Amino acid sequence: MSAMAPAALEKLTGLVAATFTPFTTQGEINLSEIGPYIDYLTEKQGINSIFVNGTTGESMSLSVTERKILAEEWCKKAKGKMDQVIVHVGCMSLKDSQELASHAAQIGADAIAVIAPSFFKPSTADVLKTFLQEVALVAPTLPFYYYHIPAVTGVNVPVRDVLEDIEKLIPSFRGVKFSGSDLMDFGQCVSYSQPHWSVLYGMDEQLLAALAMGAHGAVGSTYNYAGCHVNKLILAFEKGDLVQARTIQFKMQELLSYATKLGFDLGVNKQLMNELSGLCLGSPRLPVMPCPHAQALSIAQKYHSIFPEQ
Ligand SMILES: CC(=O)N[C@@H]([C@@H](O)[C@H](O)[C@H](O)CO)[C@@H](O)CC(=O)C(=O)O
Repeated sequence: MSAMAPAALEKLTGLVAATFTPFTTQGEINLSEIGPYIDYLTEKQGINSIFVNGTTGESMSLSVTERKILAEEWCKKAKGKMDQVIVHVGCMSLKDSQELASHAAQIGADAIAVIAPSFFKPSTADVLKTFLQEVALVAPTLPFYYYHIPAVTGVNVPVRDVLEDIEKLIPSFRGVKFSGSDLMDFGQCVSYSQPHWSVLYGMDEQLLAALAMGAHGAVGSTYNYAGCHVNKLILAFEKGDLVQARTIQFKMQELLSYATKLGFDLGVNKQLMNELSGLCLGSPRLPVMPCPHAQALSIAQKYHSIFPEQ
């Protein structure tokens, strides 16, 4: 390994919560909720790693300055409490992504992740890899993850093609956050992955299928409030208790299908988190609309009926 290689962190495994960004009632970022949020995740949900400023964190609706302030606060408050803080630094502009990547290195983030730019979309795996490389180059000591979420970005380059020889371009490459439904592509990523990579799954409703395919862990929004249950799903899977693992996965599916029928989007998800956690994370920022209280309450009631034990 070169002198610039990332420090040997524990391989990222298990559940990672994709955090919501706390806002005040005036719509400004609210740093005072970050400490209690981290305590809630570790103490009530058994979550020890977080993915900040991602989709759930409304990164694309935040300014670069806000993203830096948030990333710094997440890292500061997670110190000594969380295993890893992965800061998503992807932007439409390469320059902004580079600025955030180099900032993440300065503030002691454990890793960075980059989504494909989606206004001007990379047309091939090679173009996408070049974009990712240019970002990774400014933070060569940080483990680097590619963040694939085709339903949001519209960039559907097979991830397996992105992985081909990627360490020649990005020596700090450490894995993928795969938030897509194509389990064949996902399986091929796992099959090609190197022992020091983490291939993480990001569609919470079908995690069990991804575990069967060899997922090393998962990143998702629902682990903010259902991590304690999904941790049991993973444990059951690891023990070979597929009946128990399926029971929990089916409960998560029942919850999400109920929520979807009521119109589940990021605004609803955030309000559900407020209801279930007691934290004050506020409403989302436009263009995501706030959720009517009754809607989130109904989903929270469904959650409690599905998971009466908590
Ligand atoms: C489109 C979307 O928001 N997907 C979520 C899922 O956790 C999703 O909320 C869940 O599977 C329910 O549909 C994550 O993949 C997003 C994520 O990890 C992130 O916020 O970066």
